[in-house]
Amino acid sequence: MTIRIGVTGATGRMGQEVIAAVAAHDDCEVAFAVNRDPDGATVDGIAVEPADEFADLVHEYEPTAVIDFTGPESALEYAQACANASVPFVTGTTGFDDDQRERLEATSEAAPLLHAPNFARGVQALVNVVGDAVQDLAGYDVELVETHHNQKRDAPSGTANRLLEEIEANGDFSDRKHGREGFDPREEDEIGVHVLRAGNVTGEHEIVIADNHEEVRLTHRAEDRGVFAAGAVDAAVWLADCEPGSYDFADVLAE
Ligand SMILES: NC(=O)C1=CN([C@@H]2O[C@H](COP(=O)(O)OP(=O)(O)OC[C@H]3O[C@@H](n4cnc5c(N)ncnc54)[C@H](OP(=O)(O)O)[C@@H]3O)[C@@H](O)[C@H]2O)C=CC1
Ligand SMILES: O=C(O)C1=N[C@H](C(=O)O)C[C@H](O)C1
Repeated sequence: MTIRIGVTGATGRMGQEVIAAVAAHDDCEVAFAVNRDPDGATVDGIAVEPADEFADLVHEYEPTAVIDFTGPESALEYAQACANASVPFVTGTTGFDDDQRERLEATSEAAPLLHAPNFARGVQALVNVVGDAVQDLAGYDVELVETHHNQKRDAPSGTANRLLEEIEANGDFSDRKHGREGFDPREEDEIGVHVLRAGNVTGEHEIVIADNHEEVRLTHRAEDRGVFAAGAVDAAVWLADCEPGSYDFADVLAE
C-alpha cells in the first residue's frame, strides 16, 4: 500500500526536507503540500497550496498521514483538522507552551498523534542513556548546552527541554539556571542551561556531567536536516496503522 502524506510548512527548512524524504521512500508519496501564502511556489515539482485550504485538502486527498514542521499555533490548527477527519498527525514542531501542549494532546482522542521534538535516532539514544548517566553520577554538576542556527525562534530547543525532563526525573535537582552573569556562583543542585544561536548550525546538544576529578560529555550533533525528515517519515508510516492515541518516537524505534 502506498502511504500518502500531506506536508505542512512545505517551503520551510524542514518542509522541503520532508518532501525530499517522502520522494526518496519506496512506499510513500506526497498527497499534497501547503504553506501560508505560497504565492505559486513549488517544492521538488510539487505545487504548494495555501494553508487556509488545509481542511478541504484533507477531505479531497484523504492522506494516510500528515507531517508538520511549522509553529505551535499552526500545528494545533492542523492537528485539529486531522483529528476531525481521523487522519494520523506527526509533528516535529517545538515551542509549545503548557496550554498548547495540552490542546495538542487532546486531539489524540480522535486520531493518532505523534509529537517528537527531535526525529534523529541518535537523539532518542541520547534520551535513553542520559538518565542512567545522571543516576550513576549522582551529586555531579550537570549542565546542558545547545546550539542552533540563527533563525531558530524557540529557546531552549524542544530537544533540550526533553533532555532536561529526563535529567530531572533521574536526579535531585532544584531548578534550571538559564545562563549566568555577574556575581552568580553555581548552586550545587541546579542544572545549567545554555543556548547558542549562530550561523547555520543544524542542531547540537551536549550534556556535561562533572565533579572535581572527572567529566563526562554526552553530545549529539545533527549534520543535516535529512536525518530529522527521514525519522518523521518513518514515524508517519508507523502511525498509519495505529489507533487514536498519543505516541512517542521511541515507540517507532522499539519495533
Ligand atoms: N522534531 C524535529 O526533529 C525537528 C523540529 N524542528 C522544528 O520544526 C519547526 C520548523 O522548523 P524550520 O523548518 O526550521 O522552520 P522554518 O521557519 O524554516 O519553516 C517553518 C514553516 O512553517 C510555516 N509556518 C510558520 N508559522 C506558521 C503559521 N502560523 N501558519 C502557517 N504556517 C506557518 C512557515 O511559513 P512562512 O514561510 O510563511 O514563514 C514555514 O514554511 C520548528 O518548531 C523547529 O524547532 C526543526 C527541525 C527538526
Ligand atoms: O529548529 C531547529 O532547527 C531544530 N529544532 C528542534 C528542537 O527544537 O529541538 C530539533 C533540532 O535540534 C533542530
